[in-house]
Amino acid sequence: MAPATLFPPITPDYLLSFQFSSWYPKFSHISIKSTIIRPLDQAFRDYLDSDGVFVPKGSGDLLAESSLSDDDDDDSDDASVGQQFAFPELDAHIRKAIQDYGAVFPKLNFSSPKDASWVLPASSPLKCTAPADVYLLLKSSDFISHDLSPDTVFAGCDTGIADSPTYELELVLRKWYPVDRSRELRCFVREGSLIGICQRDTNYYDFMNERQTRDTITTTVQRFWDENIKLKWEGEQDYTFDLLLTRDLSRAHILDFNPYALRTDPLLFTYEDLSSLLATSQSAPDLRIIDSPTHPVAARNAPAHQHNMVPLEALSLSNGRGIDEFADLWREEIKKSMDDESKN
Ligand SMILES: Nc1ncnc2c1ncn2[C@@H]1O[C@H](COP(=O)(O)OP(=O)(O)OP(=O)(O)O)[C@@H](O)[C@H]1O
Repeated sequence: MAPATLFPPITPDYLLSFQFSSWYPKFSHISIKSTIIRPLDQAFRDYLDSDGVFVPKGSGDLLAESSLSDDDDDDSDDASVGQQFAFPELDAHIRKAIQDYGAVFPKLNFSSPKDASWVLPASSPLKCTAPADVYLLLKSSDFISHDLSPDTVFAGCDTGIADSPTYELELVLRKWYPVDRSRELRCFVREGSLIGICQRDTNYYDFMNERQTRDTITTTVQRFWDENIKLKWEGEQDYTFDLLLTRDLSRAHILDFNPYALRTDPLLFTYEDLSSLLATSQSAPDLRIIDSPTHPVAARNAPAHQHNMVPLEALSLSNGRGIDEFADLWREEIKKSMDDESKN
């Protein structure tokens, strides 16, 4: 048999099979409860595309703790203000999801604003309890800009994107959980075989390095994939998926699917490693765990995304402050600009 190429052919249809609304309906029973809002108005895209970080009128309090109420907001006359955005319908959808789930974790078709997790308190990353929190995260994130246009979504496709399928932006609101990152895994499937599993977080965890834990993880993931994913995944047989294991490591929930493509971080593997694993066709998937606190990846990445990705625009405000103090200031600045606008 000819050796597999590093990547399968990447086409627009292939990429679209990984957008949230493509896979979630089939796997919702073994994933996190989520609401998909689609279609979205062009104005919402314009808002995300617009410069600066501000929240739409009427979207409520940042972290539900500022003194600015929706009523105060609505009293203002926006005619004199330059570009104003207000999404009362979308706000209502978001409030409903927050009511149903307690709090939400936002995403677009593919990407979450995880690079902006610093704007909300570190104790509950990406936890939104008001529409304004959702908007603030999306506006403070660089990662989500990938999802805004078909040009970036389909960039790097092997086939031309001239006749690519319609791409429609979606907002996904997932029930927020205090996810224990030590139990998150990324798994790799190539040509219909589960070939690799690795820790998703890049910190060292003692318990993950016990022999028995490692065996349990491999067995659980293999069984979970066999029983719940292998025959149900209808797209091409090259994909990656992210799992969150239960506390006792005996079961799992699906967090996400991603393309088997350069844009998906292979974390503790390289795509060359994965190709070699496929070529040697082992009976069990290879499991990679950070095996020491001085592992080069653990040392390089601590803490991953959490508190080290601040946009330049925000950096000018930071002036050497601690990140929590700085995030408070950032929210305060945005609130102030909302106050100023409502006075205009
Ligand atoms: N419902 C949730 N509640 C709280 N935290 C979550 C939730 N879903 C995901 N997370 C956390 O956010 C991180 C990023 O989530 P997710 O995989 O959905 O984002 P992504 O942008 O698709 O990431 P990647 O680009 O690495 O695939 C996860 O690793 C997890 O720690």
